[in-house]
Amino acid sequence: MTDVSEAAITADGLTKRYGDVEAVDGVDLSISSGAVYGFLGPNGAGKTTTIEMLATLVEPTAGTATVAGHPISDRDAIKPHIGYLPDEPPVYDAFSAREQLEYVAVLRGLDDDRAADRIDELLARVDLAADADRLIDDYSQGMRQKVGLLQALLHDPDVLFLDEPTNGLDPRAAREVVDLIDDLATAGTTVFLSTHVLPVVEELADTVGVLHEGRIVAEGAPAELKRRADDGSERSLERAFLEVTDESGVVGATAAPGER
Ligand SMILES: Nc1ncnc2c1ncn2[C@@H]1O[C@H](COP(=O)(O)OP(=O)(O)OP(=O)(O)O)[C@@H](O)[C@H]1O
Repeated sequence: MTDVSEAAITADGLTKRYGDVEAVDGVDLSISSGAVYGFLGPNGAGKTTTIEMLATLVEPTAGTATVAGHPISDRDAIKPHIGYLPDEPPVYDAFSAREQLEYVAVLRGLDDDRAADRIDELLARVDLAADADRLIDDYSQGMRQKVGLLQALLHDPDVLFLDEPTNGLDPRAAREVVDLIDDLATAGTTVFLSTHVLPVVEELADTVGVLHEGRIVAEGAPAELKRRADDGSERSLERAFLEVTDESGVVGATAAPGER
């Protein structure tokens, strides 16, 4: 059994079926408070569905989970403790970034003055201060993504679920976001980070879980996963990922680009 008191996120046999599709198939998790958990997996592996269940947006077909010490069946108890950046950030095109964040601050019941200061600070942090009063409709995808991230962390949640946070970001913007996530983790936020960008996982994650066809097929520290795909030479996380999610089932059958 998992010790819920020390874990920010636990899951026990978490399962979601959509008709005949087993989107998530018996996932177990135990993620310590303050850890960054890198969640990897091929397209369609069930990552978003797992996050949606943990963020109390989708009900599991079977299994249980807790987030911030509360069962995911208790949405009202969990909601104040979590932030969620979905793969398509829910922002209103007719708002400016500042208005969007002020709106979320009201929904979250944040104190007006403190929220205004925090909004200014966060906008500056991701280089959006100069564009803060332009309509989101005129924003690039990367700028929208940044607003989505800021609204997910505005209330300083204990647990942050991020689905592809660097999606659409240029290298400089991606660096700002990665550094921001790193700072949040250093300050004690638990981060559940789903991404296809392996260097980001390698830089940020304490533990990596690889989901394949709804099941966790490998889990461990990034260095440990790299060692597991080992033949005695230095191997990349990409190689480990390709091996544990290899459709052929033959370990070592898939080479990283440039290795053939
Ligand atoms: N609302 C839904 N109705 C029916 N099937 C769904 C639904 N949501 C997800 N699925 C199916 O569940 C499986 C897992 O999807 P999910 O979006 O969780 O994967 P993912 O790992 O996040 O993929 P990606 O990396 O492409 O975003 C897929 O086969 C998908 O088609």
